[in-house]
Amino acid sequence: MIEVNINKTLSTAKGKMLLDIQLNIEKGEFVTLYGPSGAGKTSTLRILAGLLSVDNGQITVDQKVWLDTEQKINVTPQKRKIGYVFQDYALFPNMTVRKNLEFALEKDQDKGVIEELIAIVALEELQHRKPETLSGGQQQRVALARALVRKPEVLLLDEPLSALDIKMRSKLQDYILKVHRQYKLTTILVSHDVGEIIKMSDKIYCLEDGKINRSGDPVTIFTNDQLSGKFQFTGEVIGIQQEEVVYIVTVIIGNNVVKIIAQESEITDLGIGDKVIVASKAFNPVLVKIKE
Ligand SMILES: Nc1ncnc2c1ncn2[C@@H]1O[C@H](COP(=O)(O)OP(=O)(O)OP(=O)(O)O)[C@@H](O)[C@H]1O
Repeated sequence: MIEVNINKTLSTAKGKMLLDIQLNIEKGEFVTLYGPSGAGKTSTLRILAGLLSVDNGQITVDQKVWLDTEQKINVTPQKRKIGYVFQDYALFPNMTVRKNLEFALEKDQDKGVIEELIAIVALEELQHRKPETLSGGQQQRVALARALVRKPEVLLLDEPLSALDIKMRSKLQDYILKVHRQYKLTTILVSHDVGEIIKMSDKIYCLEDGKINRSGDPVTIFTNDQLSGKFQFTGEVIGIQQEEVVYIVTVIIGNNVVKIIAQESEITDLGIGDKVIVASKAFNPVLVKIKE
């Protein structure tokens, strides 16, 4: 269980903004911080990692106190069991993939973990290459592996996939979910991508102006609807066409284009470019508009 209750005055372009965040995250949960640019998402991750100070507050992880301004406790970033992945991979350019991972080892730490991570994120073929010779997705796999070398309990992911194309993104999402489950991590992701959030997270916290204004299950938050179904995909509407009494809605889901038959009532507030969830329980898929 991660319990966070922190305050920090931030300086924004519009003046001072109080970051005032309370989180209660279960062990093993995958949560996402979502919200407009400047809402305080990255600052929250940096405070958790011990890279940014607070005005006052507490952070407790599995009953271990990482931060308590009243008791003057502030565990150093190195001693917090955290792995951090940034948008811009931040790998050492002069070291091979393997050396980048080895560099993250703690003194006297068993090197076996390197082999294990190389296998998990499929870097065997790439391990002797330098980062500049790798694609963005490959580099981010290295950054993910590197964040796990010290066996963290908490994984912080700050828009790690936003520079990648859709195919790479989906692959990396699968790797992230794999390590999250395999290492029983508690993972906190910052993301703007609704499809990614719905695919990955158990819970979403929506931040605005430094405060959490809503939290809950991502599908309910984005659709105001409690959808359950045999399958759920998120996609974007690229066409709506009337065919006698029904409408054919064309939706792009990843790299696939699907056509869904909809009633007039389903398409009244739907337009080209809208994000939707396509869900199905039995035979007829339903379309639900996502409210970003
Ligand atoms: N160390 C700091 N001291 C004071 N203010 C800061 C500090 N770091 C960031 N800020 C300000 O806090 C505000 C929130 O920044 P933050 O990076 O946390 O937002 P964000 O929600 O992650 O945005 P984005 O989605 O654009 O990354 C910004 O206006 C930023 O300038």
